[in-house]
This record gives sequence, C-alpha cells and structure tokens, in this order.
Amino acid sequence: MRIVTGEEMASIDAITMNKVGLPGAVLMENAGRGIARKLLDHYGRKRRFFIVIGSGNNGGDGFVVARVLKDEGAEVQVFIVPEESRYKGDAKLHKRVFEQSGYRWKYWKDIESQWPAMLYETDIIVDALLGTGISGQVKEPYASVIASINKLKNEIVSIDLPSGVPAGSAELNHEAIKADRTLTLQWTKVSYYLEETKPYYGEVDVVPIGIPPNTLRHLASQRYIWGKNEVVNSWVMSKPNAHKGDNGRVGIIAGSEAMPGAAALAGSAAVRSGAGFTTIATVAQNVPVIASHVKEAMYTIFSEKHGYLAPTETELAAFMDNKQSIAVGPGLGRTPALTKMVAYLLVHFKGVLILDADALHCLKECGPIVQERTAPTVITPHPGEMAMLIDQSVSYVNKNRFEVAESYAEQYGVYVVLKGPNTIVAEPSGCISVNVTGNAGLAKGGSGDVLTGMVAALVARQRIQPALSSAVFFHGYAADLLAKQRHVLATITPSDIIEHLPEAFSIVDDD
Ligand SMILES: NC(=O)C1=CN([C@@H]2O[C@H](COP(=O)(O)OP(=O)(O)OC[C@H]3O[C@@H](n4cnc5c(N)ncnc54)[C@H](OP(=O)(O)O)[C@@H]3O)[C@@H](O)[C@H]2O)[C@@H](O)CC1
Ligand SMILES: Nc1ncnc2c1ncn2[C@@H]1O[C@H](COP(=O)(O)OP(=O)(O)O)[C@@H](O)[C@H]1O
Ligand SMILES: [K+]
Repeated sequence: MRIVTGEEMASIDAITMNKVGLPGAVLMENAGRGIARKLLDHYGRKRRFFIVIGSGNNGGDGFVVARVLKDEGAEVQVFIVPEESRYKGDAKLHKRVFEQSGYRWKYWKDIESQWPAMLYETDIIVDALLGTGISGQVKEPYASVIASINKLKNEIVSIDLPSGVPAGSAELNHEAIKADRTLTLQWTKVSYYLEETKPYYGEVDVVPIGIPPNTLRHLASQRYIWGKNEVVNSWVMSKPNAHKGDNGRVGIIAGSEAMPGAAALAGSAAVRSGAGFTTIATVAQNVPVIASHVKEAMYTIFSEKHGYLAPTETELAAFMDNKQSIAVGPGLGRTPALTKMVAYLLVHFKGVLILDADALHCLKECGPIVQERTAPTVITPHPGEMAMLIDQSVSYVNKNRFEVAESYAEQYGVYVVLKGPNTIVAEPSGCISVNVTGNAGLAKGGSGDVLTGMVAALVARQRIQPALSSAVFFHGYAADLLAKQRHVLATITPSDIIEHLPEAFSIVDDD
C-alpha cells in the first residue's frame, strides 16, 4: 500500500484520466459509491447523515455520497458552502446528477444559526468540504464552518482527509476538521503518519476508486506501508537442515558498568529473533549479570576505562571475525573510546554495522568514513537522536520525518530506522517503508535496545531492507499482542516484548 502527497495523488488522477482514459467523473462516482457503502455498512440506514460540501472535487465526492445514500433510502441533508456558480468540472457534473435525480440541497449560510438545533446526537456529519487541493491557510467561510462542526459532539466522517489538513505535510496553523473517522481515497496520505496531523484523522479506512496500480510507476517517490503481507511475503524460511552457522553470527557491543541491562535486552532479543550465534562484548564485571539473563549468548570481554568499554584494535579485529552483523551502542555511554571504536568498525568491518544510542553521537565526527563505507550501515535514531545528527529541533524532525530520513539515507548511503510511532525505514536509494504496529507501551527505556538486538539478528540472515522493516514490524506487533491481553499499556515492559516475540513471529510459521 502506497503513501502519497496531494500533488502525487493529483498527478496519478490526471494520468488515469488522460493516459488510461478513465474519466474523472467515473473516479468520482467510484469514490462516492465506495464511501457511501462504507457509511451504510458501518452506521446502517437508520442514522441521519448531514453532508457538508465545498467547491472542489472533494465536494463532488460529497454529492455522489449524498445521492447514493438517498437512493438507498437513508435520510440525508445536504448543505453547500460556496455560491452555486463556483462549481466546475466533475463536481459540477455530479451536482447536476444529484439534482436531476430529484434531490435537493440547501445553502449552509441559510441554516447556519439553526444547525446545532437540527441535529440529534446520533446524526453523522460527513465532511466533504476540502480535500487534497487546499493551498495555504483555510479561508473564510470554510474556517468558520469547520470551527462550528468541531464544536458539535456528533460523529464526524471525513472524505479523503479531514478538511483543512494538508495531505503531504504537518503544516497546520489553522482550523481543521477533527474527524472520528476518515475514509481516504485509494492510498493513505503522508500527513496521516505525522505526529501533529495524525490525531485529526481518527480511524482510517481506505476506499479504492479504480486507479490502475501500474500508474504508480510515474511517481518518483517510493513510500509504502510495511504490513503483515509484506513481512510474510519477504520472509526467507530457515532450511530444514540448517545449522547454527546458517542462522547468522551476530555481535552486540553493549553495556557499561552502570548499564548492563541494555546489553542483556539487546542480546536476549537477538537470541529470541533467531540468531544462530550471539556474542556480547562488554566489560568484565557485567558478564555474570548479563549471562544470568542471556544464557544462550557467548561473551567477549573488552578492555575498559572507568567502567566504560575501551577496546584495543586487536580486540575489535578478533570480535569482527566471522560476524555477519554487529550492533554497537546500547548502554555504552559517550566516551572518546567509543568514537574510536565506531570509526574502526566503520572502516574495517565488512558485515552489516548497526549504530544505535550512544554510538550515534560519534557519527557527526565519522561522516566521511560512513560515506566511503561499502558494506551496509544501519542507524536506529529516535527523533531526539535524529535531531542531534542534523542539527535541528525534535519538532522539526517530527514534522518532516519522511524528508529527514530520506535525505540522511541518501546523503550518507546508510539505512535509517527513524523510530517513534510509525517508524520509518529509509534506504540509501530513497525508498521508504512505514510501520503501522506498536503502541505507547513501547515508550519506555529499553524498548530501543530490544529493537537493536532484533535488527542485528534479522539482517544477519535476511535481505537487509525486508529484515529492517520486518524487525520493526515484529517489535511493534509483540507490543500490540500484549496490549490486547493486558489492556493497560503502562504495564508492558521491554522484557515482556522479548517474551512475546515467538507469538509475533508465528505469522511467518516455519512449518
Ligand atoms: N477527478 C479527480 O481529480 C478526483 C478527485 N477526487 C477528490 O477531489 C479532491 C481533490 O480535489 P480538488 O483538487 O478539486 O481540491 P479540493 O480539496 O476538493 O478543493 C479545492 C478547492 O478548495 C478551495 N480552496 C483551496 N484552498 C483553500 C483554502 N486554503 N481555504 C479555503 N478554500 C480553499 C478552492 O476553491 P475556490 O476557493 O477556488 O472556490 C479549490 O478549488 C480529493 O481530495 C478527492 O476527494 C476524487 O473524487 C477522485 C477523482
Ligand atoms: N507511542 C509509541 N508507539 C509506537 N512505538 C513507540 C512508541 N513510543 C516508542 N516506541 C518505540 O519504542 C522504541 C523506543 O526506542 P528508544 O527511544 O531508542 O528507547 P530506548 O533507547 O530507551 O530503549 C522505538 O522502537 C520506538 O519506535
Ligand atoms: K474532506
């Protein structure tokens, strides 16, 4: 499933009309019919529908929805916001079809003052005011109409996207509809995955409108959702006669004297995610503690300074030997020795190198070596770490997640796993996948360490992009399974996530 901006959607609409030959009015009929079907399935015919219609094609969809609902016997009232003369193109055509079917509309401005009194609590408001075509701040009279609708307690269903919300960005400093449900057309829009605009959408359902999938080849961008189907279809099963060497040799460099837990979580997650051999490199005094939690791992003791790792080049070279992947960072602390270690690994390690947590802070100094590295490099920043890497604020990162992840991946030739709700995986090629699993139960120290261990295990034996996206999927999916059992998200711990990985992984049953 693709994720598009308003401009991309308009260009695909135009290609469908002009090159494929499917008229816009047919797309609008498909859109309106699909939405009316969903409304009837969800709310039934007994509820009253109040449809509020704007001047563009989103309003045109509204006329089709109104006609189909009326044809089906539902009680529907239709209010238009602009002067009648403003309608043009497909919206004008469908307004005429609505009227010639014997149905009537009223001007919003004529009923504005009586509007709240006309509604029962059970009535549904359908928002067909503005769609992907808005530009700039919402102007009057739309701003006032949106404000009045938002004051009501009724259920609001938006067509395509909540009116006023931009499709491709989180730039929102004006009034926008706060929908309970959005029936989005054909593909989800970028703003649904951004922290600031997502809450406006409510629950989202996709309504196909008949655009042929091969029109997508005209889009330069490659953004898509990595869901259950993608995980299952890309998964490479272990061979029945596999030996442990086939399942990947994974190295985890983690844990300082004060933070042994990070190494235990990452190591344990790697083992549970199917790594054939997991070796944890840490300070000597941590080994008994960590080993009591991760019995299956092997241990390498690195030299240390004041309780922080400070390995020699010889120790690093020996550790790298034979490994398909190495993750470095969890619980290490920011020391000059860490920067040296990261620089050494970037230059000499030929497998997949995963940089997380404290190791990310070395990247600013190591930028040129990262660019020169030919083996794959993965970075797993949360928004704060990403902000540090690009010298921007966290709010900038959250508003521009797609652009930030994509441009860093392209500039440095790395795979960026930008964490947070709807974690993004950006490839050096510019291709982006978005995760839809996970919940606030993951917002706890240690969840990131678990993900790092999972990533290290999966990249050691699967192709890199599916491995990253699927690791993120399973991490969130385990949290979702737990949320269903526990209901209280606050009680979910990173250790619980590790315990629930077998249940999460069962969707790619090896039998
Ligand atoms: N055939 C197709 O293409 C299909 C498109 N489809 C549907 O069309 C939608 C996109 O349609 P669109 O491009 O007409 O834009 P849309 O959002 O309805 O309204 C734009 C109008 O709003 C106004 N306006 C603009 N900015 C404003 C502002 N800041 N503040 C206030 N008003 C503002 C401006 O009107 P004006 O002021 O010029 O009268 C402008 O003309 C899309 O979301 C989907 O629902 C589907 O039916 C499938 C087939
Ligand atoms: N509200 C949320 N919804 C979904 N996933 C979340 C949420 N909050 C945190 N996460 C996930 O939890 C993990 C937290 O990682 P991170 O911030 O690095 O934590 P830490 O380093 O403390 O272990 C990330 O994978 C992130 O995507
Ligand atoms: K809308």
